Amino acid sequence: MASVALDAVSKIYPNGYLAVEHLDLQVADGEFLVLLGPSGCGKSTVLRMIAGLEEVTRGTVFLNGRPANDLMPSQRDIAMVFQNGALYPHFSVRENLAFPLQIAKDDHEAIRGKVVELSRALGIDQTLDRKPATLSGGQRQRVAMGRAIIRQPSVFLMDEPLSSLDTALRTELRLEIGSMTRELGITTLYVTHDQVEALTLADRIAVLRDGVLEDLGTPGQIYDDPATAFTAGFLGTTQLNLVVAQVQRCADGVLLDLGNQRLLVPWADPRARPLLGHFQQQVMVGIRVDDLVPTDDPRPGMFLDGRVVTLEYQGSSWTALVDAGITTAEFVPRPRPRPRRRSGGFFRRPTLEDAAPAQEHVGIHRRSHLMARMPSGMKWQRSTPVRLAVDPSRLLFFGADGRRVDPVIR
Ligand SMILES: Nc1ncnc2c1ncn2[C@@H]1O[C@H](COP(=O)(O)OP(=O)(O)OP(=O)(O)O)[C@@H](O)[C@H]1O
Repeated sequence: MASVALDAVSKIYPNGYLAVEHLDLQVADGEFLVLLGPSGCGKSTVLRMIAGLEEVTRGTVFLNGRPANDLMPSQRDIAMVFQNGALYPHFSVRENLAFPLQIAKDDHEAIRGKVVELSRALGIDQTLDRKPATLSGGQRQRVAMGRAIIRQPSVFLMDEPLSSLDTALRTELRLEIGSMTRELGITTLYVTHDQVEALTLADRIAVLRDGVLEDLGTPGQIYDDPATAFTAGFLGTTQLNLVVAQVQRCADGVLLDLGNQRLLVPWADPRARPLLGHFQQQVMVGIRVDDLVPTDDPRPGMFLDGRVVTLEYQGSSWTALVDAGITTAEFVPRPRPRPRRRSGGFFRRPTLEDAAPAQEHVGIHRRSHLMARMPSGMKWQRSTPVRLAVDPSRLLFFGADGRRVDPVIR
């Protein structure tokens, strides 16, 4: 068994920066969990605390059910691969791969056998006698991964291992990482800010934002049923339209009043009742770009009218910015704690109480444009009036705090 658990883990760096806040996370034996989030959200900090490279300020890291905060990195049976997997430059590939086993004082013949077997699995068996400087970036990263897993660690931590590679190599190595870790059944935590890597590799994805766990679920749950507006926006290949609406009601269902236009969520939609809990309040409505396409449908409440402002050719379709005269929503980041000074002028060791209270997603409003998908076969021009179909069952509804108004099932 090789499980990892974080119980209310926080990290405050000595300068007072709260990088991770009260994080609860359980990674099951053999699971592949991806930590996903924008740059600076604390992903690497989480990984480094699990590896024992960074002290835990508060809370407990458990490895195989045992508290591990006080264990040295070497006592944790964990292997880690970084963005630029560092190799010993004066060692050959063979010596680099063999090194962890030599340290563990494995039998000489067994080491030879394992090195050859693993190098074949990683497609680097032709490079065994070369020095790292003569390898391509992809080959070097394969050697780094091989060196990390040759000891068969119980936990494998990967920190953006593909980010320095070109697109073709990333795809190739991503597929190999997926099949290799699953074949070996190694519990893996993988850090990335690339949603494609997260969706393709993960058993489950943990979305981090400003050091706080924003969402946790399978790739399908995170993509189709995001718990927050931030997750919905981060996971879309194109920007998510977020519009501000006031909740009203009529005989047919809940009316979403966008100012100059209205959308209808019929009573038959299970989200109509939870929406009504926000009666006469503002909610944010998430509309994916691919769900906003031209239509002739005249049914009221099922479309938005606007005018094309800008067009971008995408090959199979156009992406258009459409001015529908409605208000879109954006988020401002949470306020971050500042380092504080003591009267003596030294930094004092900060505590969680020093951190400013986390302010939930604050919506700021601006008048802006909707992004829509237009079929490439038609002639679109700037200023063309356009009617965009809106399927209410495809809409996502978020309260002012950015959380879904309807229950999210995980
Ligand atoms: N030693 C440190 N002292 C102070 N602040 C730090 C330290 N290390 C990291 N930070 C800050 O903590 C925050 C989280 O950093 P971390 O490296 O964990 O983020 P990340 O999500 O992995 O980002 P990236 O994807 O850019 O690597 C960042 O704002 C970073 O500047």
